[in-house]
Amino acid sequence: MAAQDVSGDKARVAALRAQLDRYAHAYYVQDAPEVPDAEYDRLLRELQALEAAHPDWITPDSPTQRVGGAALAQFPPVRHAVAMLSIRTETDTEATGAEAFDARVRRELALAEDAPPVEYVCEPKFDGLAMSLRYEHGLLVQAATRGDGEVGEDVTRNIRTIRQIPLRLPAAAAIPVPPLLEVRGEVYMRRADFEQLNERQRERGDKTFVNPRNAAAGAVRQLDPAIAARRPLSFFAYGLGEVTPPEAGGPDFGTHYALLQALGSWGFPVAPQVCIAHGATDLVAFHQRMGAARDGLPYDIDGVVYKVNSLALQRQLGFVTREPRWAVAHKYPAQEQMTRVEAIDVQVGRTGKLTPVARLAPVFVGGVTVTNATLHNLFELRRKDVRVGDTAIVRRAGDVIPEVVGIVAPTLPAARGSLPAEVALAARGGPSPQGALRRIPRQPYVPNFRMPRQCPVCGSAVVREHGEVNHRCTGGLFCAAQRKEAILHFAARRAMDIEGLGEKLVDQLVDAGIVRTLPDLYRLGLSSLVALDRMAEKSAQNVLAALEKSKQATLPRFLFGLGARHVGEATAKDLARHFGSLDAVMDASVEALMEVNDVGPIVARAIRTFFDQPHNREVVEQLRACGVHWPEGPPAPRAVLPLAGKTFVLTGTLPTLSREEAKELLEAAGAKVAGSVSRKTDYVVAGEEAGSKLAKARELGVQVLDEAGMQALLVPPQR
Ligand SMILES: NC(=O)c1ccc[n+]([C@@H]2O[C@H](COP(=O)([O-])OP(=O)(O)OC[C@H]3O[C@@H](n4cnc5c(N)ncnc54)[C@H](O)[C@@H]3O)[C@@H](O)[C@H]2O)c1
Ligand SMILES: [Zn+2]
Repeated sequence: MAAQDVSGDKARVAALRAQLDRYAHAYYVQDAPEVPDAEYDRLLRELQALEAAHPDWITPDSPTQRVGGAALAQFPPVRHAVAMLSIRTETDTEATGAEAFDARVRRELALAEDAPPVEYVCEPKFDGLAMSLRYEHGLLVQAATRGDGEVGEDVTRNIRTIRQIPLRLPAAAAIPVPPLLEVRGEVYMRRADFEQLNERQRERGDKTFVNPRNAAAGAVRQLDPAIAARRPLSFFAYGLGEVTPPEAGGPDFGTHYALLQALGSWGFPVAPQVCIAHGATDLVAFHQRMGAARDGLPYDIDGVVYKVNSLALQRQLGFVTREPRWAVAHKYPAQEQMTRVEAIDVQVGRTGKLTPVARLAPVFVGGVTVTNATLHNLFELRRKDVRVGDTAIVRRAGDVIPEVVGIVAPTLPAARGSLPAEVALAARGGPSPQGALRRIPRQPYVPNFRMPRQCPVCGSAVVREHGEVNHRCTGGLFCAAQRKEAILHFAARRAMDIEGLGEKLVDQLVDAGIVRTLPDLYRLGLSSLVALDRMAEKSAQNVLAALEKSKQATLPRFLFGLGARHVGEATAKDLARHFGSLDAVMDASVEALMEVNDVGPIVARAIRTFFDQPHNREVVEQLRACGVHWPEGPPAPRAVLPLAGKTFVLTGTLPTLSREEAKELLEAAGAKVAGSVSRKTDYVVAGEEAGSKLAKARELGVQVLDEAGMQALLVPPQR
């Protein structure tokens, strides 16, 4: 080997170790991975290969020799009586992974060629974090994380909040519970719970979690058990730690399978997929079966685990540094990968929500090739600081649409001889001491993405309501993206009640381009309906009859059917009663709308915006032209508010009411409350320590009231 190569390799080993240490710290200690597992595994394999070529370079602190990460000082340390190890990983997706393992086991057990197949137990490999639960005389006394395998963290208080973990084991079980029992298993978060948690975080504008494993690890290491309790966690048991030995009256299981069954009988959840396999062929079949089931499972698995079933054979096989020889994890394609963000577009959903979507360089993730991933909303995009040209981490798990969960922060130095990183380093003042990794500081956020003001599909105005994170298209009646939803809503039983116009028919009509907007429904002819797939003449006639019948509508049903945001059945009724006619509703100002029962500023503005869209109004006109009609009436008589048209100014401290309460009372009585006194002011309400406003009122001759005087005015005039 040339001297140069050796020194280059040595430098690469050092660089890899530094990088892996940093990633492991972020992953195990901070519960905030910087890169996808696939990337970590790739670098680890590179290091393993280099160390295999130069065994004398291996140090005990190399990432290849260690398990997990350091324990956090915030939790009391727990020394494991039986170390918590890792599992050797096979990444081959073909049969080779299982065959290599089986061959190794047979070789190490020195089995003859014609010896019968080895018996294994197959289990899913849950993607959560390992937990050791210690029971003394049937009571849970301690729960500990794996930590570095030797010393973990005492997280008992948090683990007690997990409902699936028994706090007390049955006293009279068929297999008696040994006086000392350590159960090992995986704490994880179900996908639905994870999605819900992230949805909640998103709505609040809080940081979301990268994946369920991460959310679970974060919850377990919460310092506040109350917060941990709100993060729904689950548990699967898969093994034992320290146990009362058979000599001292403890159980003698014989096989791993029997052990799992005992755990199940004591009340621990055990994976329902667990099964016994004979030889490599069975292992391959299990791998395939679980692979096919993977997307449909309610939780993430990143592979399967094969374990030699006989505990005597397990003892014979023993351990290498960080993993047992009798078990192997056989992985599936990763659910997170890195790829480049080529562009950021906007998609309009069925209900009008605008979603920023990252267009990606094609990447194989979660078993499929992904080219688009959601960024959810503008605020999440900004929080994750995703920009065109970035390397993004994309996650695709189960049926959930692929999403960008974060970006990979640029680090230095990237790889041996990678010029751009070195150039960047030089530009910032040369390499850091010891060649340690440093982050390239990002330019402050320059919004290179903006939400469009007009819907990219229909051109209607885009709005975001106060307190909302989502932007929406307001052209609900016209927008092609919202067509199906608009028609279904219009036809719904509580709206126009058009029987027979269900999801399937709407799909057909819209997909064939026969119906684009609501009025097209009333232009349908028998021939176009009958031409549709699986549409008999009789049912076509029924649909036409239902459409004809729906023309005789009521104003509340029609208003509700238009599907303006926030206009539910009750609001539609209130609007109809208050205004009497559709035109009066369509032309009402925000203020006028707010006079309607239960209509606040957000609802009023949404209605106003909806009818401000020329396309929406056109659709309404066309519907009327098609013969849709309803009885109209005069507007309801306005309730006489005692202070309608009067302007008040509040000053000083009132004896019983706060400023805010007084304002509310006055407004409810129809008054306006202004901030400063002018000639237009009708009354000034003055309390203790009233200052310049009171003086101004006196100067202008405005009537001044105390709180009692104001209260008297709130009572409606007697008739
Ligand atoms: N993204 C990153 O930056 C980063 C950093 C470090 C590690 N990692 C990832 O962590 C993993 C390696 O960590 P590891 O050493 O914890 O190994 P591992 O998670 O791959 O395997 C060992 C663990 O598997 C779990 N397990 C799940 N189901 C099991 C079952 N049925 N039987 C027994 N054990 C079961 C246990 O918790 C056990 O501790 C890799 O996937 C790696 O990519 C990622
Ligand atoms: Zn639109």
